[in-house]
Amino acid sequence: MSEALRVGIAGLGTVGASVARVLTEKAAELTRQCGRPILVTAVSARSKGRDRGVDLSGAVWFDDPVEMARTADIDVFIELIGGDEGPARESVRVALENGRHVVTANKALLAKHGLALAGIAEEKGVLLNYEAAVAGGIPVIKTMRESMAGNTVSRIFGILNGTCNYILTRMEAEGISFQDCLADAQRLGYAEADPTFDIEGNDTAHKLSILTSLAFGTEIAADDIYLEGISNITQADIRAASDLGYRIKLLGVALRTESGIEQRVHPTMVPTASVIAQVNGVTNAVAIETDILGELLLSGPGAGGNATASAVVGDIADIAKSRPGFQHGPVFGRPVTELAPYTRAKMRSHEGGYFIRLTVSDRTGVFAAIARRMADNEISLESIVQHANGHNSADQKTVILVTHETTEAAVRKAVDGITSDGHLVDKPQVIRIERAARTRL
Ligand SMILES: NC(=O)C1=CN([C@@H]2O[C@H](COP(=O)(O)OP(=O)(O)OC[C@H]3O[C@@H](n4cnc5c(N)ncnc54)[C@H](O)[C@@H]3O)[C@@H](O)[C@H]2O)C=CC1
Ligand SMILES: N[C@@H](CC=O)C(=O)O
Ligand code: NA
Repeated sequence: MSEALRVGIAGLGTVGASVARVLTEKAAELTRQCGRPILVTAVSARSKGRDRGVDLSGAVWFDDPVEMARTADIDVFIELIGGDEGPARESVRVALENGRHVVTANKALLAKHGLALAGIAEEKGVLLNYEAAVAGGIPVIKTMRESMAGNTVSRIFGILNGTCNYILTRMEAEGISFQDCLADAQRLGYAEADPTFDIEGNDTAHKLSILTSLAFGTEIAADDIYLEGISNITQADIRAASDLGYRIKLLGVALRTESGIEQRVHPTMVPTASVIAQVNGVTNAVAIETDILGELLLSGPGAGGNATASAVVGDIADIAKSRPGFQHGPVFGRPVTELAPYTRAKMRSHEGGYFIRLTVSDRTGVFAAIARRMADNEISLESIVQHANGHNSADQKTVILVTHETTEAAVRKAVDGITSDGHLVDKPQVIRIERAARTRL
């Protein structure tokens, strides 16, 4: 039997404690699979005394994860603290600089500093594994990095945030309020430490930026993502979507266009009968379209302790199975120096269908004025409905428009025009539609 692989876990919260439990409970099975034991020899967290349902008394305790990364007797540093700066960033950097392999679930860190950290890992000849960082337990990183060589990706999209999908699913199925659903997602360990990262779409954007780099061989460009979260989605939107044969999902989408790569994160209406609409609760899904493989859909648990620990432990086991002298593959599928600069496609050129919900004064001529603004911008309408049961008070009405394929620029101009006409009594709601023809899955 070879020497044990010594690991140090920094962060013992939802994910870290689950990883420690799995490594302990599945020790015998992992030893058989890897040909050597995996031992937790060091740990670091904020609170030493907390009961985490696992005996960690054999591991050396560090108050400071950076100190652990620098001095602990470990082969692998496992970063499960979170955050794109502070101790997470510094401890990962120090671990790599000191020639230790790193496993992390931290997509915020990779989205911001992934290229620099990958550069250190590649220079030092160590692994930086991050399967848990995108779509939790779904093995999407390995699939893209190892099993799809030679494929040219045209589009990748998916449901990448368990918290948002859980909220939208329960709001629709049970009519529960946004805030109550979010509180449950936090209680279940799905949400980020700061849940605004979930509900405002940042977490999906972090994950999408990593997938985009793997898909198109480009540098990570998280700041270039068009971003809208779900915090302004109401029961009225969900009901209107349902009446029209759609379901609202927070999608991350990246595709190659003539002008560059389009990356966007926003609530999206997808046909109720489409496969992506059936992905409910904390489940995530990633759809990849390529020239050789065709269409691939991966779906599974996207957040929570066990689902995430499954991916982290898989990454650790890969390191345990690797042998000295084994040439480690590049972190983002090709060497950092070979990643192409990212060129951003203009969001205003985006083409698609749109759902527009307007709350207007109940006056003669408003309906006609709205229709005229649409026509002026050459937007062809699939439907325009004045909702009898949608009015907020006697002098207000709800008008719902569904467009045929048009451009983002045209819709923004039309909505700006309607706003300046002075008929709106509330902020207009605009939700993009991915129709069956554009969502073949
Ligand atoms: N919860 C989930 O479902 C998933 C989480 N992730 C990622 O995994 C990471 C950890 O997430 P959670 O376990 O949910 O977070 P958490 O908030 O439950 O745990 C964070 C841990 O880090 C420790 N910590 C914070 N600051 C520290 C410091 N200065 N020194 C030492 N320890 C410190 C805390 O004591 C705690 O044990 C984050 O990067 C998150 O984005 C990724 C996929 C899924
Ligand atoms: N907060 C994230 C956790 C996993 O990445 C989510 O809800 O998906
Ligand atoms: Na994953």
